[in-house]
Formats: sequence, C-alpha cells, structure tokens
Amino acid sequence: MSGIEDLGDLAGRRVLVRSDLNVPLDGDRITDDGRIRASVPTIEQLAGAGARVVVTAHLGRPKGEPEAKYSLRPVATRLGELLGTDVAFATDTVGESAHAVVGALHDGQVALLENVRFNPGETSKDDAERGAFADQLVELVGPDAAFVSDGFGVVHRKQASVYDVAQRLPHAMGGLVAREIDVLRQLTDDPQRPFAVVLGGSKVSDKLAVIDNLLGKADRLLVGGGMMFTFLAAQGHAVGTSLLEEDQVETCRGYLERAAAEGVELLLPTDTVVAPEFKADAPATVVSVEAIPDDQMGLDIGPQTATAFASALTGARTVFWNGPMGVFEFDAFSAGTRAVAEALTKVTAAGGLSVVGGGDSAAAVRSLGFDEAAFGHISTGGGASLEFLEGKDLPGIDVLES
Ligand SMILES: Nc1ncnc2c1ncn2[C@@H]1O[C@H](COP(=O)(O)OP(=O)(O)OP(=O)(O)O)[C@@H](O)[C@H]1O
Ligand SMILES: O=C(O)[C@H](O)COP(=O)(O)O
Repeated sequence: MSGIEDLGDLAGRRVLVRSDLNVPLDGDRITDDGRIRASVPTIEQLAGAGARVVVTAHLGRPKGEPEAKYSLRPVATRLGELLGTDVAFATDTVGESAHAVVGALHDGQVALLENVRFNPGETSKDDAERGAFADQLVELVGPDAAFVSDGFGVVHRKQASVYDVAQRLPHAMGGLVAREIDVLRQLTDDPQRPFAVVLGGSKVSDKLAVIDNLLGKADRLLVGGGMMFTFLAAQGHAVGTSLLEEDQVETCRGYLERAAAEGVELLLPTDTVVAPEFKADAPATVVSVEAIPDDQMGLDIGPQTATAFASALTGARTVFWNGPMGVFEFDAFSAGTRAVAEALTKVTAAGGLSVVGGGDSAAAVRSLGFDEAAFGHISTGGGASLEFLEGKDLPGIDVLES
C-alpha cells in the first residue's frame, strides 16, 4: 500500500488529508487533545514537503447540518498552536468559505474545513449521495490534488471523506494509520494467551455487535460501562434509568449462552454505582446489580466488580480495552475506569501487551493521571480498533489498496 512518499513531489500541490480530530469538549474547551497531537506529524510532513494542506475531519455526530456545539473551530486553534503556525479555518466544508480559504493557501500552509458531518452526503448510506458529496470535496481541492488517509479512528466508516474521495484522487496512507495497523496486528496475529478484551463506553449499539466476533477470539471478555445494562437486562435484572438497548436484550442473551457453550469467560458486573441523574454532583450509591432502583441510573461499575475485573486481567498476557467503565469525567463515577487502567499497567509491567483504544478511553487514562508509557499502545481508534481486532474488512483501508 502506498505511503506519502509514493505520491511524488508535493511542492505546490493541494493535499486533502482526512484526520480524526474528534476530541472531547467541555463547551469550546478541548479536554483532551490526544487525537490532534497524533494527527500533527502527517500534517507537518506534508506542509514540510511544500504541499498546500487541506484537513478535513468530523466532531461528534451532528445530523447532516451545522450545529454550533460541533464546530471544529476550537480544534483549528489548537492545531495551529501544536503546529506553531496559523491554521486557516473554513466555516463550511465545500462552500464559499472553503473555496476562499483553500484558494488562498500558499505552499506549506494548512487549512481546516468545518465539520464534514455538517453535510448529509458525508454519512449517507446512499452511494450516489455520498459520491456527489465526495465530488464536491474533489472539486474544492482540484483534480490534481492528492488524498491522504490519516484518520485511523474513522477507517471503519464507509463515509465520503474516508472512502469515496479515495476512489477519486491519487491516494496514500498516512503514517498514523500505518503505525496503528502495525501495532494492532500484534493482537490479531497469534496473540499471547490468555487474551482478555474489556468493553465499556456509551456507543452501545455500535459495540454490542462486535462481541459476536470477539467471542471467537478472546479467552475472557469483561463488560462494563454503558453496555453492561443490556447484558444485565438479559440476565433478568431491572436496570432503572440506565443506558439500555431494549432491542438488543435477546442478542445479549444469545452471547451469554454462546460464551457458556464455548468456554469463553464473559464477566459482568455484580455491583454498580447509581445516581438519580447524570450530573457530576449527583449523590452516588453502590448497589448490587440485583437491586438497581427504578428511578436511578448506573454510572460506574461497583467496587466489588472493579476488584473482580482487576484480578481477571492480572493473569492475562494480552489485553485490549475500549470504552470507559463509567462516566469517568465525573469524579464520583471514575473509580471503575481507574481500576481497569491500573490493571492494564500491571499487565505491561509483567511483560504482557496492553492496548487502550478509543478517543474517550485514551482521554480517560490521561486525565486520571496515568503515564502513557505504562501501556503497550494507546490507539486513537475505538470502534475502528475493535473492528480491526474482529478481523473485519475496514472500508477506509480497503479502498487504499484498490
Ligand atoms: N454507565 C454509563 N452510562 C452513560 N455513559 C457512560 C457509562 N459508562 C461510560 N459512559 C461514557 O462513555 C463515553 C465513552 O464511550 P465511547 O464508546 O465513545 O468510547 P471511546 O473510547 O471514545 O470509543 P470511540 O473512539 O469508539 O468513540 C464516556 O464519555 C463515558 O462517560
Ligand atoms: O470517536 C471515534 O471512534 C471516531 O472519531 C469515529 O466516530 P463515530 O463513531 O462517530 O464514527
């Protein structure tokens, strides 16, 4: 697969780069800039080669139209600080502002386009609609431009700026994607066993589906975070007002049966920290999963579960973790995530391989004060690294091969 060096002389040429700049925000304050920092080397490499660099990225999940809270403007400012140069920000993606900003770029300069998901064509399931939007992106940079795919966190998405543009422009894989794949291959090519996977987070419906494949690969599967409640419901527990995917309860019941039949240990929480509302200062109470009050929601795994998860991980030689165990952004609900992070550092210290994947998971280990070096690898991709682990074809990678 070709890398940036295979694109030839880039001086004076426009290069469209798809990065994953989907960072956590508190208002317009970036609470963890890990994904921006991870994207800098490729952008610097291109600018250093004299390219006119046009970065495109998404933030959150807007519904195909502009929404102020999902603007990439704060990201443009931070990117400029990290690059040590001004980053021109276009207030739209393929409109007047984008054309003006891109048209004014000089060699070695960098621009960031507004959230690509403000355009319905980006995420459309309809090939023609997505293709039409990709055509607009190509028109923006011109037919002589090149495309560099460097957003590892989105390579599992068949979206216009990830997939369709690569079909329309000479393309290359960025260094971030190449490095991620190199490291994650250690998990798929004969991992040392026991191999444990820890899942949590809030993208429940996305990530429940990966369990089907992971049951055939991991020796131990630990489930916490928002997705635990659909499993608890499958075990017959009431889950109060916790995150619940009602239409997935049967599927989870099937996973529980399959795990038992195939000898895969599927560990679920036995206690949880509940609160009456989703707030930092909501009163937190530890309850057994058999006694979740109807009017309360589970926002973390409980202390008994944290201890059980930590000891299940201690003996593992390979661990992959995606998705916080609770709402780690609020102190009262961060203990479960801290316990799992701590357990991964012990796996590393004992010579095993520990990998943390996902925007918020990576942000969690940093904000809880862990040293990044205590983990084998911190991946920028959550859903993407999980799908890679499953052995699934990733559209954003496959398209670069064709
Ligand atoms: N019990 C819970 N209820 C509600 N939200 C939860 C719960 N547990 C964890 N979360 C939230 O999950 C969010 C992260 O989930 P997510 O699935 O997006 O993980 P991620 O590491 O960012 O992966 P990806 O990169 O795929 O998005 C955090 O903001 C956290 O507060
Ligand atoms: O946070 C992520 O995992 C990536 O930025 C992809 O975001 P998405 O799940 O909204 O496609």
